Amino acid sequence: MSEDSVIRVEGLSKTYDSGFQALRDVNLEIRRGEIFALLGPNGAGKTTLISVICGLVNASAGRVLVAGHDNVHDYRRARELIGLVPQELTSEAFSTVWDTVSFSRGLFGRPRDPAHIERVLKSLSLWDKRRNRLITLSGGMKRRVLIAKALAHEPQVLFLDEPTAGVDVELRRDMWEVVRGLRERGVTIILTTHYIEEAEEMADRIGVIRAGELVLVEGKRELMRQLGRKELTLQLREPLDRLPSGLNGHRLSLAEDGHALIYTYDGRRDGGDDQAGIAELLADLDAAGIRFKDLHTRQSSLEEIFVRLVREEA
Ligand SMILES: Nc1ncnc2c1ncn2[C@@H]1O[C@H](COP(=O)(O)OP(=O)(O)OP(=O)(O)O)[C@@H](O)[C@H]1O
Repeated sequence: MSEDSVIRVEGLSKTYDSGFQALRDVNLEIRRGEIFALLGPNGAGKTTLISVICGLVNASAGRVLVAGHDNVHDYRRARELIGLVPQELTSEAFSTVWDTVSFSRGLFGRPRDPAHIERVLKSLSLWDKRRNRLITLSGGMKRRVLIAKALAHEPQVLFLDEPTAGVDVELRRDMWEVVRGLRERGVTIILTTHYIEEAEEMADRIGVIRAGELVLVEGKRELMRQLGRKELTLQLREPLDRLPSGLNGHRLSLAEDGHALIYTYDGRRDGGDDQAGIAELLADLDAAGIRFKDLHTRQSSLEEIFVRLVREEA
């Protein structure tokens, strides 16, 4: 296990009692201090994977090491290094924020430490609410309580299962701030999400899971650079009926009823800037007498990359 890795998943498979295989030979290493986003369509196996890592579901094959501790043979040690933020609060509606969070710490056999609970509540802007009963809190505050509970026993790694499922845009951005703040304080974060935007915004690395297989693990920037395509759009002065034959050698298409030309190029070429290709294209346009009034480029979003990836793998 390399020094900067905090979780190591080796050859993990899971077949449920129903006979359904939810994970197939998953290998993964999570680095200390990173935000890792696990992306995948519904039913891909995201929750199963984090449940196995957290020791809530038994693996059928393979093993998980948490800071070197096997999560089956050395369960207690492995489990206390992990905090898990589930999707919803289950019970405790009538407990106060303070009691709920303090109780979670006790569950891990950690000695009382009011100063730590205070720090956690303050870092999540819950301090003013500490005497409130959970039932009186807004949805956003309840999500913060879930995080506070998971941090009460001072874990090194925090798993967030769909942290922003079903919340409004404002609250989502708010949660992202909270998660970034945690990372700054040295907590390693693993989150599962349906929202590509969330991974694009937050993650250092991204894992894509599809039908129980981890089909890709890559740094976010790398992923976008390698798989991203760029598009150059030229707004034409005069519309065209069809592409002039002199331009056939370029990856061009007509758009906006002939008012725009779109040139697509590969993010990989020339470090992402296809200078030579663009220069040639502009020269050929000039030769064909095509004038344009505006041009702009855009890079494919992680969402486009993801959709393509899941489709290509299918
Ligand atoms: N206890 C179980 N018994 C049998 N099958 C299960 C069980 N739990 C999950 N599954 C199946 O395993 C597959 C993966 O489920 P999982 O919840 O891990 O997916 P997910 O990627 O988290 O999906 P979602 O994004 O919808 O939460 C699904 O097909 C699900 O129906």
